[in-house]
Amino acid sequence: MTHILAIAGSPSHPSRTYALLEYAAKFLSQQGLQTDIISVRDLPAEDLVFGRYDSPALEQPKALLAKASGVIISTPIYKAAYTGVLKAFLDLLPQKALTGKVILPLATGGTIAHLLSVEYALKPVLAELGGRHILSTIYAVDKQIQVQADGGVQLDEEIEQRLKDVLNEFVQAVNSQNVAKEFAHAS
Ligand SMILES: Cc1cc2nc3c(=O)[nH]c(=O)nc-3n(C[C@H](O)[C@H](O)[C@H](O)COP(=O)(O)O)c2cc1C
Repeated sequence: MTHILAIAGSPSHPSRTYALLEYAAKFLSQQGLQTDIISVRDLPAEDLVFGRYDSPALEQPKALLAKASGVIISTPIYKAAYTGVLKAFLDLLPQKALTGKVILPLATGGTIAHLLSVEYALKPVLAELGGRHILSTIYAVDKQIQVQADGGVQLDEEIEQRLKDVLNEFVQAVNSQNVAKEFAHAS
């Protein structure tokens, strides 16, 4: 079974970016990929603030990351960048934690004006963590996403189509990478 890790970077609940990850997880499970979602909200705030690399609470996220073939990382835009709490979490990961993984960034913002925030702020951090295969970002504005009372999400047609397209691309990339790895092991 191919494993995917989805990292939710919003400190809020309910959360549009979390709802996007749930949508993605459901989509991927229909394609035979198992997705675990972790949220920065669920990590002890003190461990994040004090930079406790050895926090026991990080063991499970690190293990899930290590076995994941692909990573979806979602963040709301805060002050023209990704959230501070997401950075606090990324800072605690091993140096090249994203090496060899396909990465899909998702972001939401109140305004389209910060469309490029992921490109100039988040992507360099993902690259520093070893991420080389980073797919095009899906950026949605708040009015394109309605989070419903039951936690489900209603997406505007255009953003839903773009999300499905990039998720299909993600599945293909993850599957071809796995085939390449198996081939390398066999030879
Ligand atoms: C502290 C804070 C700062 C924000 N800064 C921006 C910003 O700079 N640009 C923007 O487009 N939206 C900004 N927003 C709006 C959020 O990015 C937007 O509502 C997002 O969809 C929230 O995602 P979430 O529901 O997953 O937390 C900000 C929201 C908060 C709470």
